[in-house]
This record gives sequence, C-alpha cells and structure tokens, in this order.
Amino acid sequence: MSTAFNAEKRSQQEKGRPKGSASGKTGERFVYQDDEVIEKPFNWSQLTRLFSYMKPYTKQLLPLVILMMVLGTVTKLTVPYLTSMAIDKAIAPKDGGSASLTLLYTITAFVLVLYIIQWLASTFRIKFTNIIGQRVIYDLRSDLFKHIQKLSFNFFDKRPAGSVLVRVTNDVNSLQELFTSGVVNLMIDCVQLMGIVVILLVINWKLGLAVIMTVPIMFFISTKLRIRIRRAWQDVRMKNSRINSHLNEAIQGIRVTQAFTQEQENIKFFDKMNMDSRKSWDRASALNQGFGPLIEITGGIGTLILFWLGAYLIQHDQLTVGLLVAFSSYVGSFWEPINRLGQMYNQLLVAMASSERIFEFIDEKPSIDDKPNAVPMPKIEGNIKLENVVFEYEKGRQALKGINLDVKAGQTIALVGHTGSGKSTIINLLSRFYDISGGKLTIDGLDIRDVKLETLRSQIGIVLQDTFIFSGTIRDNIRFGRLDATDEEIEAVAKAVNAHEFIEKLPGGYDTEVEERGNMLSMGQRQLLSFARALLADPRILILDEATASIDTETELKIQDALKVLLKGRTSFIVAHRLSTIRHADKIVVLDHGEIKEEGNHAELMRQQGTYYGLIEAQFKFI
Ligand SMILES: Nc1ncnc2c1ncn2[C@@H]1O[C@H](COP(=O)(O)OP(=O)(O)OP(=O)(O)O)[C@@H](O)[C@H]1O
Repeated sequence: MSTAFNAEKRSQQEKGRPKGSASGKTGERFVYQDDEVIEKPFNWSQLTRLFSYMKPYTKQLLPLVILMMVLGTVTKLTVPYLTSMAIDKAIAPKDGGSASLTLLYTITAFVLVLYIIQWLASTFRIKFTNIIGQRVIYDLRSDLFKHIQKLSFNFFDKRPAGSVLVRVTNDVNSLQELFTSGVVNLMIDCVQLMGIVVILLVINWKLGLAVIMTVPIMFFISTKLRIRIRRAWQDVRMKNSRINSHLNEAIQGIRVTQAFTQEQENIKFFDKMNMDSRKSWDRASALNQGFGPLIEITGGIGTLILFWLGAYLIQHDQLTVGLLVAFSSYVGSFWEPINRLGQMYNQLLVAMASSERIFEFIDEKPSIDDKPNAVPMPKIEGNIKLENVVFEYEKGRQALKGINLDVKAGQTIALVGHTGSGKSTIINLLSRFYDISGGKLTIDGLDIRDVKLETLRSQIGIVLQDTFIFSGTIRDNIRFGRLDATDEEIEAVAKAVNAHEFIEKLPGGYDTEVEERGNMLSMGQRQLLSFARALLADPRILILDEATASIDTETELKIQDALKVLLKGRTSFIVAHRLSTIRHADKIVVLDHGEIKEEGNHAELMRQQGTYYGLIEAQFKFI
C-alpha cells in the first residue's frame, strides 16, 4: 500500500504504540491520523484570502451581479408599499372618498411589471453568479493541483494519498456553494435587511423600533447555539474526510484485501466509520434544526408586537390600515434574510474548514526547491562524487552513514546489498528527491543543490521496478519520455528494447489504450515500456532501480543487448538483487546498513571472497 502507510507503520513499530488508531485499541489493522484540528477560531484573514479568488472577476461580472441584485431588491421592496397605496387610496380611501377602480388597475399593472423585472433580475443574477463561482472553483482547483505537482517526496511520505485526494475534490467542491450562491445571497440579504429597516423607520419609527428591538435579543440567544452548531459541522467534515481517505486506500488495495480474505474485516471497519459519520451528521442537523424555530418564535413575538402596537396607532390616527398591511409584509420579509444569514454562517464555517485545509497545502513549501541564485545545470558529463554523504529520512535515524563514492563519466555502477541497506536512498539523493543531511554530492564538480532542479532532473532517467503506466495509449506512455518525439522515434526505441514485438501484437498496436496503471499489461511488458520511455528521453545519467526484476530470463537476455546500447556513453546506476544483471558493471558497490562494505568489479570482489562473494554463492545455491 502507500509509502505513507508503510512509513506510519514503521514509525509506530519503533515507538511501540499505535497513534490515533481509529478505535484506540492496540492491534487494529488500520491506523489513521485525524486530518484536521476541530476547534479553530473564525479566521478573517483566511476568508479575505479565499475571497481574493473573486478578484479577477470583480471588474466584469460582479458589477452586473450587483446591478441585478439592487434591481431585484428595489422591486421586491416596492410591492408592499404599492399594496398599502391600493388599500388606502383605491379600495378604502382614508378621507372618506369613493373607491377608485382605475387607480386599483393601474397599481395592479405596475405590480405585475415589477414582478417581471424581479424575475428577470434574479434569472440573470443566478446566471452571472454561477459563472463567477465556477471560475473561482476552477482557479482554486488548478492552483492546488499545480502546487501538489511540485511538492517533494517527504510531503507524500507523511500523508496517505486519500487525504491529498480529499482536498482536491471534496474540500474544493464544498466551496462551490459558497461561491455560486452563498456570497451573493449574503449581499442580497444584507442590502434587503438594511432597506427594510430604513423603510420601517420611515413609515412609522415607533412601530419600526419596537419590531427591530427583537433582533439583538434573538442574536444573543442564538450565539451559544451557533458555537455548538459550528463544532458539530466540523466534526461531520472530519468524519467524512476520514471515510474518503479510507475508501481510496481500500480500493487501491482491493487485490491484497481479497488475496488475504480480509473483506469482512474491511467491511466492519468501514461500517464503523460510516456509522460515526451518520451519527455526527444527525447530531449536527438536530442542532441546526433548532436554529430555524428559534428565529420563528422571535418572529412571532415581533408580529405580536406589530399588531398590538399597530392597532393602538391606528386608533390614535398615527397609522393607516394600508400601512399596517405593508408593515406586516415588510416584517415578514425581514425574518427571511435573518434566517438565511444564520444558515450562511454555517456555510461559512464549512468553507473555513475546507479553505484552511486547502491553504495548508498551498502554503506548504516544497522542501526541495531551487535556490534563488541557482544556475542551470550544463550538459552533464557524468562525473559523480559523494563525499561523506549522510542521510536521514527521520531525525536521528541514519539511512546512509558517510558514503564516499567516486564515479567517472560513462561508468556503470551497480549497487547491491541486503534489503534496507540504502541502495534506493542513494538513487533518491542523486535525483535530488531528498536533500542530503550531511557531506557533499557533486555532479561534474557542481553541488546539485546549487543548480536548477528541472535542468538536473531532465538529464537523469529513472526506470523503477514498479513502473508507472498512465492512462492513454502505448504511444503516449513512451512519449512521456520526450513529448516532442515523432512516431518513428517512438517505434525505433521500442525496437531497441525489444518492446516492438509485443506492442505489434496488441489489438490496436501503438494506439492501444492501456487501462489505468497498465493493468492489461504484464509486469515485464510494463518494464519494457519504461525502458523505451527512458531511451527516448536520452538522459545523461541513467538509473535502473530493480528494473529487470520482473523480466523473465529469456526476455532479459534479449534486453541485455539493448541495455548495452542504453548504457553506452552515459553514467548509469543499476540496483539489482538479481546479480547476473550486474556482472559487467565497471564498479560494484556493496552496501550494508547505510555503509559501503566493498567496492570493485566482479572479478576483484570474487577474489576478495567477502560479502559480494557470499551473495553470489547464496544465489547460486538457491538456483
Ligand atoms: N520514505 C522513507 N521514510 C522513512 N524511512 C525510509 C523511507 N524510505 C526508506 N527508509 C528507510 O531507509 C533505509 C534504507 O532504505 P532503502 O529503500 O534505501 O533500502 P534498499 O537498499 O533500497 O532496500 P530494498 O532492496 O528493499 O529496495 C531503510 O531502513 C528504510 O526503512
């Protein structure tokens, strides 16, 4: 499974205790570290940063949205006033005059026009806000993805792939609603609220004040409830992201699960997480439901005050019936935005949690990056020197303990040694996937930390045992080595590594679509493809990490010749457990627990009768 999973398992074995185990019991198979801190204060600067993503659209689209919003609000707020006019002037004139049907018709026509304007304004407003929302989400998602591409190996060592996935998908998606409707609704509600307050005070300030007074009381009561709601929703998000994280691992590891018949165990574990998520959702929504009725009760009290005081004012000739009807209509649409603002608050909290996690990734600096004064790596000749190189993946645990190695341009170096002796670590350092912890590593006399990373890596080719095949055609996969390669060049390299033969036999030849991760190809075929990919890239330094491990002896013999072509004229490193493949190396380096034990060519080391001799003997006996 993932390196992070292994790394976590390793560090627990050392510490001898489980960390953040899902059930808290020792011996549980799956171990998770929770992805987020539950209680965080409301962070305004983070919110500002989030909204800064809207900035590119503030010039063109936002003014249109605001125009539609103002138009919609003004028309909406005019209707109750016209109703009061209809009552007081057309239906039952206050001065005792006769009812005017003409005026009533005129007002009705006017109201109809207002409704049409309101409908048009809200249609266009929704259209424009959707455009803004989608663009913001697009920008955010691509920022995040671009950044993840640049992050260093040690970042991925620490995190399960699922948790990275959750941030690019779920967390970004959860911001979608905020940007498509939330922000604009917030503005509409605020404008509408202010408009209503002004109108109420203008119509009758005494009645207006009495109704508005209930608002602070309501906010005061609901504050405590809102804190609990906030915590509950954060809990829901955490539980959901745990499920997603596990799901990713469970699907990726399905073969191992089935091979070890662990399906039931997996289902039980998933069920527990699923249930946790359901319960936390129930809790959060129960609390949330309490919010609406609270507003309604306060609203009820407001209406009570309105009719009681309203009737009194009418009796004392300070208010007309029409204005009281208009007043009650305004008050009705007064609670609506307040209620929505409460929900908006929750939406904002969810967005805060998501954006916090997104920005945590975006702010993560790649630990391996160009120095400000980095120079481009000139064309590599291939003289590589390691002087007393020390390396630790984790503090205090040396994987390499002072390696000295002098490699001349064009040499083939074989790294051998027991599992965990540090072979892959040396290779990781050469490509600068990690930076050395001590000593010096130079290529052609240049410290690799002083050169531009891209110019270094583009001259190093790596073929791993676990070849990564991307979805696409066979041709696309070989072309990954050099994007501007012609079809002829692709076929030529495939022929050179003896991959052409099997590719020709595939149903679509070079245009055959390989399924995700190349599941339809055998391990050996995948490796041949990665050989072709490496040859196409024509790197100055070539690294083969257990690259021939899955190739049968017959194919191996076939590619030995191709390898000679592949290795010619470039410095190469071969990591191999199968010692027959490295017999012809210029130098064989035998590693043991992060140190060089022996060094020399095959004949020299055999004569020494040391560790290498022992390894050869052991393999010979095994055969
Ligand atoms: N990402 C990592 N995080 C922490 N420790 C690691 C990591 N990768 C390797 N190690 C540790 O570093 C040491 C050297 O590992 P390395 O992968 O270089 O061995 P290797 O000789 O290539 O082994 P193998 O033959 O099994 O591939 C081991 O003790 C291993 O546990």
